[in-house]
Amino acid sequence: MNTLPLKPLSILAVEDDPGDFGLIRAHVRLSGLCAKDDKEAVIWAKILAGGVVAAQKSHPDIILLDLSLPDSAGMDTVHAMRSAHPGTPIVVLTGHDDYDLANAALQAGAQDYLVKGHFDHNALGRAIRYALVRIQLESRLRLSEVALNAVANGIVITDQHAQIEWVNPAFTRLTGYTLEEAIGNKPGDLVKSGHHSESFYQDMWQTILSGQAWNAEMLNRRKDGSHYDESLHITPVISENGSILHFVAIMQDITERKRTDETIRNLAFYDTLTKLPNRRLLNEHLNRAIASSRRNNHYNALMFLDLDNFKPLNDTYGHVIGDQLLVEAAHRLKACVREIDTVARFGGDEFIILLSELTENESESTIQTGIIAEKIRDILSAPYFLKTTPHQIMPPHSIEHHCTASIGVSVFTGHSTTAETAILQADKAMYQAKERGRNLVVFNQDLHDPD
Ligand SMILES: Nc1nc2c(ncn2[C@@H]2O[C@H](COP(=O)(O)OP(=O)(O)OP(=O)(O)O)[C@@H](O)[C@H]2O)c(=O)[nH]1
Repeated sequence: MNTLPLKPLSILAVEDDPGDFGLIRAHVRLSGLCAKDDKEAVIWAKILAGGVVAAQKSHPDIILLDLSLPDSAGMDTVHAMRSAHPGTPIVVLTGHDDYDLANAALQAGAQDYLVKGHFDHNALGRAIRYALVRIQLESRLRLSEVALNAVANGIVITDQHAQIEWVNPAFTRLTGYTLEEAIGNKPGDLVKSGHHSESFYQDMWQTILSGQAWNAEMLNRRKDGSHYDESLHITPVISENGSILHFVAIMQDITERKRTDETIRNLAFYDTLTKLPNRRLLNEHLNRAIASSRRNNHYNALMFLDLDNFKPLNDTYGHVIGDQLLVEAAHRLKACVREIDTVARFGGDEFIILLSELTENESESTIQTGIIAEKIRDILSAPYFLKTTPHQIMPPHSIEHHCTASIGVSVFTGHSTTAETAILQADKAMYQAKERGRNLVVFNQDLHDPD
C-alpha cells in the first residue's frame, strides 16, 4: 500500500465564507501539513463550480468541502465533487453538529467530516491524514470487490455462526440464490442436497472449527431443485486472539467434469449395449468376492451363460434386432439376482452371473444356485417381442422370437479357486450343456472330470 505523500500537501478549500477560509488556512499552517511560508498551499474556491475547476487544474491532495455553498447545498455538493474527482479524498465541513448529515456525507463518498468552529489544527491534521489513508483503503477494497465479483468461482462469506453475509454473482449463477435471498441464511439451508451423511458434515465442522481449511467434492441442490456437483474449499478467518470471525467458502461447479469422469468410467467398465458390467469390472467383483470368501468361508457361484442359436436371429433380421434381444436378456437376468450379485456381459451372446456371499455349506449353496439358474433358464426362454425399425424394408412390426440359454455353473470358495479357474470351470460346464442339447443347466461338479 502507498504511504502518505512526504511532500507538503496541496489542499483545496471550497468555502464561501472568507472568515471560515482564513481559519482553515491558519489551521492548515499550524498542523504542519504544508510549509509555513507556502502561500499557495491552500487553494481557495468560493463556489462548487469554481472548486471543481480548481481541482481539475491543480490536482490537490485533498479537498475540504463546505456543504452549504452559493451554487449547491447538502449531499448534492458531495455527489457533484465526488463524481468530478473520484480519486481525491474529501473532508466535509458541516455548519453545525449534525451527525446525520455527516454520516450521509460519508455514505455519499466523503472520507471524513469536521464541524466548523469546533476543530483546531490538530483535529484538522488528523482528519486530513485519516482521509488520505481511508481513500487508499477504499480503493483497494473496491478493487478486491471488483475481483471477487468477476471470478468464475462462487464465493460465500459467513459470520462465525455460518450465517451468510455476502455472496458473489458467480454463487448466484451457480445456485440461483441472489445476494438478498442468501444473506442471513446458512449455506446448508439453501443448497443441502440430502446426499451426504451427517458424518460428512461433522468432519467439515470439526476441521473448520479447529481453524483449518476443509476441501471436499459434494453434491448440492439449486434453488430450482436441480442438483450440481461442486468442489468446495472453506477457510476460517481467524482474529489475532485466535477466535473465528468468518468463514470464506469458494466453490467450483464440477458437474461437467463429473459427467465426463462418469462417461469414461462407463466406457471402461460397462458394456455400451446392455449397460452391464464388462469383463474388466466382472474381474474386479470376482476378485473381491474371492477375497471376502477367504475371510468368511462363504461360497460363491459363477454361471457362464450362452444364448442358444442366437446367430440365426441376427442373420434373419439383422444386428439391430439381435441387439434388442441382448438388451432384453440383460434386463431379465438382472431381475433374477440380488443387488450384491453381478450380471456381466462377457462378450457376444455370453453373460456371466456372479452370486456372492452364499452360505458356508457347499451343498446348500449348490442348491440355492441351482434354483436361481433354473429360474434364469426359465425366464430367458419366455418369448421376446422385438420391434423392427421403420428404415428396414418391411414396415415396422413386432417379431415374436424364442430363445433359450445354456448355463454352466461353478460353485467355489476363495480357498479352492482363483478368478480364472472359476470362469474356466463354468465355461466348461456351459460347453457340456450345449453338447447335451442346450437349454440346460450343468454344474462343473457333475462333470466326470471336473477341474
Ligand atoms: N446383435 C448382436 N450380435 C452379436 C453381438 N456380438 C456378437 N454377436 C453375434 O452373436 C452370435 C454368436 O453366435 P454363437 O454363440 O457363436 O452361435 P449361436 O448361434 O448362439 O449358437 P450356439 O451358441 O452354438 O447355440 C454371432 O452371430 C455374433 O455375430 C452384438 O453385440 N450384437
